[in-house]
Amino acid sequence: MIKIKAIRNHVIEYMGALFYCMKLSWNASKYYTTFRIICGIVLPVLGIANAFLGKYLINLLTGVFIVQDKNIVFLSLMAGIFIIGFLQRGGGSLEQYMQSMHDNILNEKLSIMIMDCSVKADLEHFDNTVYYDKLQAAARDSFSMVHIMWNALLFLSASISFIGIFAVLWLANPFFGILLTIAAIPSTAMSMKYTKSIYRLSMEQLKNERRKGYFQGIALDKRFAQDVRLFNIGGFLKEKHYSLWKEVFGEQRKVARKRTAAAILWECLPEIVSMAIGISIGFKIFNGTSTVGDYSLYTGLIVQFLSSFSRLSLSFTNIYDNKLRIINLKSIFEFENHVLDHGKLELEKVDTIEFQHVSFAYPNTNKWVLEDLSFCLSKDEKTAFVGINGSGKTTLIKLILRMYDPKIGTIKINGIDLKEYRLESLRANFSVYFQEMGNYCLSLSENITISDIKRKGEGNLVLNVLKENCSEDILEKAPKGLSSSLTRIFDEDGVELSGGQHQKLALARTIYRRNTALILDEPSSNLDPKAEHDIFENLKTITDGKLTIFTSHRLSNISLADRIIVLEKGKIVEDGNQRQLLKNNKQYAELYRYQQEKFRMDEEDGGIMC
Ligand SMILES: Nc1ncnc2c1ncn2[C@@H]1O[C@H](COP(=O)(O)OP(=O)(O)OP(=O)(O)O)[C@@H](O)[C@H]1O
Repeated sequence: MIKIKAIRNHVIEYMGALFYCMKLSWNASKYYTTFRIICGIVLPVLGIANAFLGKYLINLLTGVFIVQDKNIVFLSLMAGIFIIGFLQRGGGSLEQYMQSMHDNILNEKLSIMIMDCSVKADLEHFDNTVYYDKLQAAARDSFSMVHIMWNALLFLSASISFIGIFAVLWLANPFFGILLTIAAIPSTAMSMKYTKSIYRLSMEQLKNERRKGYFQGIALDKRFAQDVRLFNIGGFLKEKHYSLWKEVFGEQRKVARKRTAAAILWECLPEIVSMAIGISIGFKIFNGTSTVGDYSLYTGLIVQFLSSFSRLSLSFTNIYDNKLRIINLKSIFEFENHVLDHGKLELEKVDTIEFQHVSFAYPNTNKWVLEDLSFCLSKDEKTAFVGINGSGKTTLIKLILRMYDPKIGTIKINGIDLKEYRLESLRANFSVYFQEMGNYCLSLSENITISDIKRKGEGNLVLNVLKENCSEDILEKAPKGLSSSLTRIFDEDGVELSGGQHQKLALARTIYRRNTALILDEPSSNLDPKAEHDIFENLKTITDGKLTIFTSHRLSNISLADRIIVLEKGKIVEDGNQRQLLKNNKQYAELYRYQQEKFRMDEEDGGIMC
């Protein structure tokens, strides 16, 4: 009973996968799908017809087939064989062309689907290794998955030729088809079993494969090139890569060896049966109960039968294999997003942000990163969040942008729960700079306008942003001005920037958005003192009348803030302006004094300002 249920589930899964792929294929191209289905039906029928024409031709030539006008019949048979041969070859080439075009289109469709799934997934999924592995597997498998369409058609055509040949063989001797089928079953079952275990193994090995890729990536990645040389870790990386490969390869070799041994053993069975059939027809010819044409027809059909059976089993196994890949692909769409976009309101501008008893722990962790935070920020204020590393400043910003939702409490914008706003509309109201923000291998201009791609970024607008942000030096070495590519990864004339210039470019991108709320998370960590001073002076104007939040470990910049909130282990420990907090003589004053002291010591040592 349990077995029947399991088989039923397998069939349902199998058919579901087949249907899903056919739907994908149909959506990608109705034209190519239809053509390939027609080819799949017509080509095998032509093969059977050819075998019959061959039989009559041989019987005609050996005088068994007696007709009135031998010449005409001979020429007609030859013409028939020629036409079928031409159709088979022409159709085959055309099918190959259609297949390559169709596969290409299908592959692009899958890539776009996976990209779409990835960009819509909650940020928390990227911390989840199960999700990440599945996403990587789906991306890796997308090319091989397009072959399911080919396999589905192969399955169709192989079934038709299998049934046709089986019927013809049955007419000759009912045992022929049955014996051949029985002989071919063990190798098919063996092939299916190993395909399944190879796929399972590849899924298990995915983590190691990713790690292997990671170590190779470090050796090849420009960003690590300097570290690799400085720390002389080339050998270390190669060793890591090799030992992971050895482990993966060893497991794969074990399965491949077993599969090959089983294949050698079982694949000789059909050969034995076809030889026995050949011998029995041969004796019939000697007895005069069969003709040479029959021998040609049956031996030809046996070859076609075995080939159609192996194509049938191959396509079946491949669909089975792809079924697991498709289930994996479908599963990445099934990961539940927790940051739901059910809001209906449009956010026009940000006047206030209010935290009401907000607590937060990252998914799958049991430690509060923010605990019972309550405060209200208004557009007339510039607020600095201050605290030592890991105190929760960046996390707090991520909650405002709904990268995550609080576990407890509510965040309100303009007095309304964040969740009431459409997610896109909410995020579109913030100009944000995150400390880990990278730049893109695009033109300098695109690196700035990408933050607001709907707005047309005319050259002057972008130049003004660079000017405002004191970042015109970025253009000094750019041979094609704003159109120059950033980095030389794709363009030999590309511009390479210093760490500080990268930060300035990312800041210019933030400023380009011109929103009513501005969030700057450690905006000056890589800037030289002059650039930092100039940028913060400009920020005073840019942030005027805007709700502004920033974090900075350099307390000299805090003078920009009207209000300072000090976080310690995710809790608010101080809240006030600089004067009040210094007077309080608690955590902020301690941090401030520490930096002042350091600054004085550097000055006394003749060092540079920190
Ligand atoms: N994706 C994550 N998953 C789990 N824990 C995280 C994640 N991101 C950050 N944390 C943890 O949350 C805490 C707060 O991190 P957060 O980045 O908000 O601190 P921060 O105050 O901005 O620090 P810094 O000054 O170093 O930038 C840290 O203990 C960090 O380890």
